[in-house]
Amino acid sequence: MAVEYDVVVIGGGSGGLVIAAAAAQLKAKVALVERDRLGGDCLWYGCVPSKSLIHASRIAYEVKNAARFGIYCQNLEIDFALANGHVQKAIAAIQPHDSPERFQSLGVEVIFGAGQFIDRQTFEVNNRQLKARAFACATGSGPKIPPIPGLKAAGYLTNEQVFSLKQRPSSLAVIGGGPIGCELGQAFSRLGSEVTIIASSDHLLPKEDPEAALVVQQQLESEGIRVITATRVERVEQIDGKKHLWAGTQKITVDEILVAAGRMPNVESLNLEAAGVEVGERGIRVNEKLQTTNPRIYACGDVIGGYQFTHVAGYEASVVLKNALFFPVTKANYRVIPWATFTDPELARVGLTEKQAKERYGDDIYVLKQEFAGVDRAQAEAATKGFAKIITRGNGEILGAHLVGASAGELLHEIVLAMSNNLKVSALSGIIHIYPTLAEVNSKAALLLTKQKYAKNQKLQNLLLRFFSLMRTLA
Ligand SMILES: Cc1cc2nc3c(=O)[nH]c(=O)nc-3n(C[C@H](O)[C@H](O)[C@H](O)COP(=O)(O)OP(=O)(O)OC[C@H]3O[C@@H](n4cnc5c(N)ncnc54)[C@H](O)[C@@H]3O)c2cc1C
Ligand SMILES: NC(=O)c1ccc[n+]([C@@H]2O[C@H](COP(=O)([O-])OP(=O)(O)OC[C@H]3O[C@@H](n4cnc5c(N)ncnc54)[C@H](O)[C@@H]3O)[C@@H](O)[C@H]2O)c1
Repeated sequence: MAVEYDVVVIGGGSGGLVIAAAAAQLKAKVALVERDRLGGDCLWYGCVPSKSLIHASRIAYEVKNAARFGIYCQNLEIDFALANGHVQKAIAAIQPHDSPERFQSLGVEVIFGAGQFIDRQTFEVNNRQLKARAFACATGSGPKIPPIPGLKAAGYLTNEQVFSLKQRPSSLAVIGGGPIGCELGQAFSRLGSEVTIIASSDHLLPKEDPEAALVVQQQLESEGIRVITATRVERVEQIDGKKHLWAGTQKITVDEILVAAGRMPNVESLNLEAAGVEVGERGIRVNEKLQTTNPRIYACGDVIGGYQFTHVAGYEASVVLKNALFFPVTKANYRVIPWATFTDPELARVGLTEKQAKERYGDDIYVLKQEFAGVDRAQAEAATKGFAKIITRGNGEILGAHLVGASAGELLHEIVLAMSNNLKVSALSGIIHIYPTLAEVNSKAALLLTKQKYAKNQKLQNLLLRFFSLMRTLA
């Protein structure tokens, strides 16, 4: 039976928009179904607003701490509404790229409405039945709300409300010490809120290299943020307009609570059962080709519960695009996935941690660690906190890298390029880096493999000793 569409995309966020735009430009017949606004979490409640608020808060911090450079700013005043105004301006500037008009002009049929599957090949929305050669589910995720007694009654914010606040909360408790908790906790603290972060893990940012995460944690604490780790909030109560949180032996009293305790896949209203699509604990189950348990239906982005980043949703969308429109032969390759947490200092990572590398390669690993303090540009900018840690095998193969420090998210990319192209770590030390730049942290770290190997190689050292002594006698 002939169908109307080549692909019906469900969800117009980071993943879905890539599929819809590219498929239409390839001349496929595409419908894009969105229940809310095009742009997804990243534009409205995620990357864009958080990075904009972080920028405003960083300026507040720099101004407040400028005295160390002999620059004095008395009576620092922060207009929270204006700082948040910058957030809204950034969203407004980016939004046209994700607008329905742009997608319609590309040839995408944009349908607003929350639909559902009614059988294995039909998606129903606004009383229309859409049949397609393939479907792509890119419905993203929403905040996971832990079942803490009293939390719902007391009220709380998530990433979906926090960027619309008109007034700064004087005090804020953040439940969760992952990237959202750390990025927003630091931003609100720098904009003048008294912040407490309560994390169930032993240290903040538990998915990161522990030593790198500690640098971020120490910075947050040094700025006056109260960090409570290895603790869960057990109960919340609202009394006289204040919210009280009981966590372990502590009682925390605040004006507002921000829940940043992980994500839940948006699958509830799709009636996936009718389409034969299975959902696991983390999200929609997919194979390496990103096909669900119904091979006509693909899924990508946060809803599959893998690496929950905009750039990964975009990458997965490109895999779905090829498989859904042409022949399903392309497999997603997660060997080199970078990401960064945009705290100050930033923490960026690609590849394996030291622990994972040891588990996989035993003693054949080298840890090349270069402090930012040893980089002249970092000294010039008083940005000496942090380090670059590159993990390699003895043959120079790069297994992973963890950068914590100024602009770490930018600096990681040359290592990402090297890893993606199977270049050895010597490729990083072998190219000339501009002096003085922060990027020298990478070349200096890379050079440590040669230095460490040389330090271990007594035979070579003795040989060179004899060689130079001979050369001096012959001169
Ligand atoms: C506070 C915060 C900060 C972040 N910062 C970063 C960052 O700096 N860098 C980074 O890489 N990632 C960041 N992320 C993660 C990033 O936002 C997500 O990984 C990314 O948006 C996932 O893209 P997606 O396409 O899977 O989902 P989304 O972009 O969220 O798109 C899903 C779309 O589907 C729609 N939808 C849902 N259900 C239905 C339905 N039933 N029918 C129709 N439409 C539906 C939604 O309305 C939405 O438009 C951040 C996330 C948060 C919460
Ligand atoms: N810069 C970025 O790229 C960026 C920024 C923000 C978010 N994100 C994405 O969004 C995802 C979600 O971020 P997140 O910070 O919500 O989730 P997360 O899952 O990474 O971290 C949540 C943390 O909350 C803790 N937690 C859970 N329940 C708790 C409780 N009851 N009490 C105390 N702590 C509790 C967990 O131990 C966990 O460490 C991230 O994993 C990431 O993929 C990316």
